[in-house]
Amino acid sequence: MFSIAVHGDAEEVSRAMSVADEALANIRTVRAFAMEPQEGALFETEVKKAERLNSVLGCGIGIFQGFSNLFLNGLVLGVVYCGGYLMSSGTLQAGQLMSFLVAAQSIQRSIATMSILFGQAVRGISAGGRVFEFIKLEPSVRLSGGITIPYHSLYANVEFSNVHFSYPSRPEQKVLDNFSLSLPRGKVVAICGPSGAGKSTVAALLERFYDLKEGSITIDGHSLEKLDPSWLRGHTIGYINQEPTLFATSVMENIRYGKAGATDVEVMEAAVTAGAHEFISEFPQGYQTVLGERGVTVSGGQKQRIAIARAILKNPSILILDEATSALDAESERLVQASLDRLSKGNSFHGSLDDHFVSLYGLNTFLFILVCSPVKERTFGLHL
Ligand SMILES: Nc1ncnc2c1ncn2[C@@H]1O[C@H](COP(=O)(O)OP(=O)(O)OP(=O)(O)O)[C@@H](O)[C@H]1O
Repeated sequence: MFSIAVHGDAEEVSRAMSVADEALANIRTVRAFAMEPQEGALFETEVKKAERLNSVLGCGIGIFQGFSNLFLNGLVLGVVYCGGYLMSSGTLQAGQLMSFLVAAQSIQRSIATMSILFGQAVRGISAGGRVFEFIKLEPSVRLSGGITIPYHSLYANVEFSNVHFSYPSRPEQKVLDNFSLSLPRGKVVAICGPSGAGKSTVAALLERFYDLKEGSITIDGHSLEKLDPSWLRGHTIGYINQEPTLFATSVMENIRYGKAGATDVEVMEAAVTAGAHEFISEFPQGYQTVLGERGVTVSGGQKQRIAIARAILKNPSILILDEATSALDAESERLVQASLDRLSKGNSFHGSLDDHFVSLYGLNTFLFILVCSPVKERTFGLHL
């Protein structure tokens, strides 16, 4: 009963907090749809559930402490009563009774402290239960460990073979069904298709955010599962997703996220290449401007340019742009298109390894994967 209340309470509190967190993170959408009362009501419902469970928990602790206090005080009272009776019959001296009383009170105080400690422990477990649940969680895909391909021998040939994939949270929906695809080195590959077709899923699988149950993905013949994920994500693959995430720190640090230890000059060079330098310089604090939580203080297009600058700084061997230019204006997109045109003309690479570098943004990128909608497919004129 206690255990149910403790776990239920922790879950309800976390549910109420996630409702509040979601509403605050999407405050503009809430405002735009005048949903403040509904969000408030939803939060209140969740808080009430947590309050009810908290009351059960509080009552449980109260009853336990009440009974234990009753028992302990009864113990002292029993000593006084029995001692008084024995004194009246002359069997016990007053001094002896006092000794008994002092000993009984010491026991009473010790056990009372344990009872208070028990109450505090229950409250602590309730508050920290969720934290411990997350601490105990083992990632299904380990974060590091495995083989790495030395840079000089990395060819970046990617192969998807007979991949079947469903998201763990929705196992009944087959997102990829016997999917095979060869992404040869030195190519600009556009993965285009209707919304929900599974384009971003292909990118997520290449980043090894999920493991496969059927089929295989290889880079230069090495199964993704044998490769070191930290090498893969940290050095080899650059991924800019549809909604790039920025952190509530300075623009400088947000771009430097692509390469820890990059100098300010390197960061600025990357920003210039990504077409972000101009608007960053117009901010009153320039590169030291602190972006709000999740980058709320910059526009969608500015966010994307900062994310592109971050990827440029990382200089990955395989670069995936998952509709990463969707929020750019026509002029900026034209510049990206020009780079892609250059690439698509010269994407058959021969000769020494050095000649194989794809020169988009001046990167040493071997393979460039562009995830796009059918509209963009026409714009870029690129096909699988
Ligand atoms: N984390 C997830 N858990 C469960 N299902 C998901 C998850 N992410 C995506 N899906 C589902 O997988 C399918 C493919 O999604 P995906 O994001 O790969 O599509 P997409 O082709 O990139 O679409 P879009 O062009 O709209 O971004 C969709 O039906 C989607 O609902």
